[in-house]
Amino acid sequence: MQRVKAQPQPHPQGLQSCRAVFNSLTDLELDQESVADSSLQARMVQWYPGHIARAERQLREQLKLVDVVLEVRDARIPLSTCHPQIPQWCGSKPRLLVLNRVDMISPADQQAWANYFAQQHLPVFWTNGMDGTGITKVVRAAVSLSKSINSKRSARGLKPRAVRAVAVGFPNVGKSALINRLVNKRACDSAPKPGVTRQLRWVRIGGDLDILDAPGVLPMSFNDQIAAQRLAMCNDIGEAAYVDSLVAAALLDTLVALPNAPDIQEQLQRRFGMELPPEMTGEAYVEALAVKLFQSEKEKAGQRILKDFRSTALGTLALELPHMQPAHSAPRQRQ
Ligand SMILES: Nc1nc2c(ncn2[C@@H]2O[C@H](COP(=O)(O)OP(=O)(O)OP(=O)(O)O)[C@@H](O)[C@H]2O)c(=O)[nH]1
Repeated sequence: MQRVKAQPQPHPQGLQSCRAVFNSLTDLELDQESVADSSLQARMVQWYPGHIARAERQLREQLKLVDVVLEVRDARIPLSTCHPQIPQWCGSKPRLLVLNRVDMISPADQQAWANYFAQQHLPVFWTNGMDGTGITKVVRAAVSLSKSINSKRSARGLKPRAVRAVAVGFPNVGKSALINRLVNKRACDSAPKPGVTRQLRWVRIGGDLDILDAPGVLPMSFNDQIAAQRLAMCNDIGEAAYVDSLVAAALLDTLVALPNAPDIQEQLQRRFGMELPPEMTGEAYVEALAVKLFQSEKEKAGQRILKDFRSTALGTLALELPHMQPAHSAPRQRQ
């Protein structure tokens, strides 16, 4: 199958423009000509299971009851995991931006994003849902943001109550894991695949804070296939939505074009005994790897590449950096 290169697209430059990542629902009709093209269809990443639609409706109801929103994103792809409707759902409620999976990116990537968000005057909380790093700071900020609630309540003669927060974000970004670390037990279902949390669930964190764990939310359709593919690369979207070998091929093309992955060839050589030379596409690499190690089974080769990336065996890497050209549109050096 011939490779259909993603067209260069304007890269979202920040939080305000993150709406550009996913268009509004009215813009989401798939182009009929594109749909008729079966090879392109195979590459389209779309996923909107019924439980997410239900959860989104319930979440919007529950949002009326919360004092503060913890917007959790994947630190490897902070722009692609920016849900365009969250600001609208939250209205004027305070919102804290939590970049989880900080252990999966390099300190240099983290610094680049920290500088970027500082320039935007946006406070960011870096967390690791596996070991709990950074979570206490989020709780302190949430509780202090909501202090005024209890002063207003006491002025009205009401008893103080716990602050109510909600963790919202794309599937598999680590919302439940963060809550479990806070309570030091498995209060919420958490597993390494998207769509595990199916029900909204309140969890009490000490006496000061209640957090609502919500199922991951997604735009109903992805108009920006570069963002959608990055979600697939990072396992932030159901695997039924994509073909592993194609996403792995796109991942390889992305990795070799990244400015923050200078030793990627070394890593590929170490893991698979093969570099990805400039004249070779990611797709050709997956095919060659399949022949070399997987009895020509391309899907198995793709799954191995994705697994290695997702477990950081290929290095700790952000796939998005501030002001970076879209990875797929960046022309690769050719000999
Ligand atoms: N390496 C790493 N893994 C993490 C981190 N946070 C969560 N995980 C793992 O990622 C997987 C997904 O985490 P969940 O907490 O289930 O994600 P979720 O956002 O609640 O997912 P949904 O149920 O789909 O909404 C789990 O296997 C976690 O152990 C992190 O900071 N670093």
